[in-house]
Amino acid sequence: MGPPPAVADVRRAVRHALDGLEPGDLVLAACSGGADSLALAAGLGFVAPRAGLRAGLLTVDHGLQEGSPDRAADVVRLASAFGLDPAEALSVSVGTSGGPEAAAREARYTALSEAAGRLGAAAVLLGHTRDDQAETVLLRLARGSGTRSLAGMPARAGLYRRPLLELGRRTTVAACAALGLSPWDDPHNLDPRYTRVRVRERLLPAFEDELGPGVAEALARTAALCRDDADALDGWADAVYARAVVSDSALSDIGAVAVAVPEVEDVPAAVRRRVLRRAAIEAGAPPGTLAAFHILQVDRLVTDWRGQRRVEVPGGVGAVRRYGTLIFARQPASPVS
Ligand SMILES: Nc1ncnc2c1ncn2[C@@H]1O[C@H](COP(=O)(O)OP(=O)(O)OP(=O)(O)O)[C@@H](O)[C@H]1O
Repeated sequence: MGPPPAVADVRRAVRHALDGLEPGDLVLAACSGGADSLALAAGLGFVAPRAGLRAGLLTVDHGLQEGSPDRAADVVRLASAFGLDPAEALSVSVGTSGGPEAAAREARYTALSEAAGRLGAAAVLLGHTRDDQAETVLLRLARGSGTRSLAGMPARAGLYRRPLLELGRRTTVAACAALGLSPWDDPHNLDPRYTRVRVRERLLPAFEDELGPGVAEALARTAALCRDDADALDGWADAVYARAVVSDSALSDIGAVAVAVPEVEDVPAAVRRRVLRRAAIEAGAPPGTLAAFHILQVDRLVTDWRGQRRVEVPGGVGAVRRYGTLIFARQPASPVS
């Protein structure tokens, strides 16, 4: 008799996510103790030795909740039951910048990346599911995002992989139950002060009630379609960027980027905005805070610049139109002759 269907689904997804790794490589599961990452860790423990890989586990103790060190210790203990070694609990101190959720996430990713580097890991697996993806897409839709952002979380990005992105949370819960595991219920996951909790607990169920089941799958499909579109447009924008950026040592010495307007004014808006976004980032605008509406404003300096010559974007970067050139710089740029 084979394993229960949910356990088989998780194992299959993990096996697929390990494609491309070399025999003997170390793979780490990032595990909070919740159902998603617990099912993931159990799946990795089963699959890795059969794929000739070494596997371990990392759990982060944010120190924000009572009993969190005990929970981290429990997760580490479970790791050995799954055959995961090394298994480490990482304690982090969480700042406050950008709000508690964002600060905890940043501290967590820093700690995971540092530990992965120290242990020589080839990949770190995260337990995001299709439901997380649907919540992300809905949140971003409500903010007016473009296709890249609506593409949601990627299945792979650098060191990180998300094997469960095509499985529903129901599957991870069922897999834990079938394996006799008791996942930890993060009290934050029910706290309606968090936007994501309201999306999960109120909005998505209301969508399903009104529009029928399958909304989470549909949103995840939209994300996948947007990813393909965004990849194609990014490739096009790379080629335009290479032509449009003016090389000028005086500008590059101060970290400024100049874009030749004639090279971008006649390309499709979706491509042009990508070029402008990249120029703003190269000049120092932080990608995470650079929103679609900032780029729309900058775009007006290309398409319709009468009246306005300067637009501010995050990171103290300004875009200034000077005749046929658009200059992105932290300081007000000096005129180009
Ligand atoms: N305390 C933790 N220790 C280790 N890994 C964690 C921890 N918390 C979350 N993770 C990893 O991150 C995944 C996503 O968790 P969660 O949805 O709570 O985080 P998030 O803040 O939404 O993450 P992201 O910033 O990646 O969207 C988990 O499945 C797990 O792999």
